[in-house]
Amino acid sequence: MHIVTAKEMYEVDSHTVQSAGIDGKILMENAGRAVATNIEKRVANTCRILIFTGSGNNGGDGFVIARTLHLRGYHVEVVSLVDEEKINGDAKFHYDILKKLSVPFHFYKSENQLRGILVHTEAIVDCMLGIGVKGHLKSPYKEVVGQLNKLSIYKVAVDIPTGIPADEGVEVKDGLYANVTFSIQYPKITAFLERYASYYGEWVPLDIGLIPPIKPSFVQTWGRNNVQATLPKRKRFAHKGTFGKGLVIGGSDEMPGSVMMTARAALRSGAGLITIGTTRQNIPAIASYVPEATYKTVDEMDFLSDQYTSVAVGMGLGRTEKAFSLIEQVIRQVKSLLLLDADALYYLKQNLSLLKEREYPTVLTPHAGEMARLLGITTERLLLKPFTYSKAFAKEYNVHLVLKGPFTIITNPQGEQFVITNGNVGLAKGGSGDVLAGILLSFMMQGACLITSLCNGCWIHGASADHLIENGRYSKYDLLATDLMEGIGSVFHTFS
Ligand SMILES: NC(=O)C1=CN([C@@H]2O[C@H](COP(=O)(O)OP(=O)(O)OC[C@H]3O[C@@H](n4cnc5c(N)ncnc54)[C@H](O)[C@@H]3O)[C@@H](O)[C@H]2O)[C@H](O)CC1
Ligand SMILES: [K+]
Repeated sequence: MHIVTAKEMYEVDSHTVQSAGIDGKILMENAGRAVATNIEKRVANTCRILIFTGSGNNGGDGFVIARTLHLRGYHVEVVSLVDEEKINGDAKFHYDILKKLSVPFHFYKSENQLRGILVHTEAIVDCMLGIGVKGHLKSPYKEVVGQLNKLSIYKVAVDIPTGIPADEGVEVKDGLYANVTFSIQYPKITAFLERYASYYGEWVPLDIGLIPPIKPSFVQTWGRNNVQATLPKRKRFAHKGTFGKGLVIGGSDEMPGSVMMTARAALRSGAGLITIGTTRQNIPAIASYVPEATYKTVDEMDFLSDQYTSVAVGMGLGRTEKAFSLIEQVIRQVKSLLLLDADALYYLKQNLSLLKEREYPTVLTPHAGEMARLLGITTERLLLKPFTYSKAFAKEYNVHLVLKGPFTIITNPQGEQFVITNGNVGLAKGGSGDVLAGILLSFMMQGACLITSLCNGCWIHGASADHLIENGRYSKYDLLATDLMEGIGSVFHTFS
């Protein structure tokens, strides 16, 4: 599914109106009706609904919703935050129709007046502002949003919760906290930012018949259907070599665990052969957890000479001079797909130019803190516009970037972007990144298209955590990274 900025949304709108010739009033009718139909599924027709409208087309959607719900037997009332003369364009067209019906209509005057109107209200619909919002909310929007946020009644936002910008990079203080947001055609970028996602509540895209340009280059979500369509198939006559030969380099005497989890997760997610490159002292401990792997000690000078389909480096490697020189050697010498994680990302900060020298694809898997450090900015700044920073970085350094978080953003060197929305807070624990690195390595070994492999790997990782919790196997408190191995199998099972 596509995700859009305000500019992209207005472009689709004008393409639909100007090139395809569909009148804006029809689009507004479609939007209002689609929202009304979905409100019917959630709010009983015995409920009193108050619809708040503003000066723009978001308000116009509200007039259509009011008419539709009224005609379907709901008790609806409308509160306009602007005077009649400020309502114009397509919104005015629908306002004039609404006026002919017996729907109680109020023009907002004061907090007291609104308190009176709200007395018997059981649900509100927010059509005050949509993607046309600029900067901080002005009066009376700010006051009304503040008053509504204090109420615990059911709140439906149309397109975007009032006050929240469509685009990343904008800092605002006030916004309506909705229970559900019905996004007109496409969800907007801020629904995927940690900072703003909670204002949206649940988000549901509603098709209103917009016609996008031929090949839109929008960000897309990656979900179960995408995985289903692209998951590498296991052919009956395949052998272990069919599924690639992978190398995981990591682990130190102090941190043996990470590399174990990466290797095991890779094998659990379909890798054919995995070799672990680690310190000699680590091998006996790791081998008891991953007996399926083969081992090399990183002190042997020629351990990189074998050909591997894909290599992952960095987990639990440490930040010693010896570890750094090993990482450099790997980045320079590995002639296949290479994934850099954890301590390899730490090393990269001072050595980013090495990435530009690589002739084979490179994947970086930072979390927000690691990415901010690579960019030399604060995490807060990164999280204000993670899509923009990711795209610029991936293009500049010619890498595939997996920016891990509650919304994982995957970007390729051409700037194509996908976002993964599954997973849960149980993953916020040491080791879950190591498991992800293993799943990604495995998919890199098996898949043809790299960005598809990365998207599938991230989705399987999140789905494993969701599966374990939804089925009561673990909770968001006690879930451990090693438990994910069990989840991976269960998720694969749902595709067979
Ligand atoms: N094809 C489509 O995309 C469709 C979208 N629809 C709906 O239309 C809105 C976008 O409409 P637009 O008129 O461009 O913007 P808004 O309704 O969000 O309001 C603009 C309005 O708000 C005032 N304003 C701006 N910033 C502030 C502020 N900080 N405080 C107070 N007031 C502010 C500004 O002066 C303008 O008057 C979209 O979201 C959809 O809901 C169509 O209905 C269907 C087709
Ligand atoms: K709104």
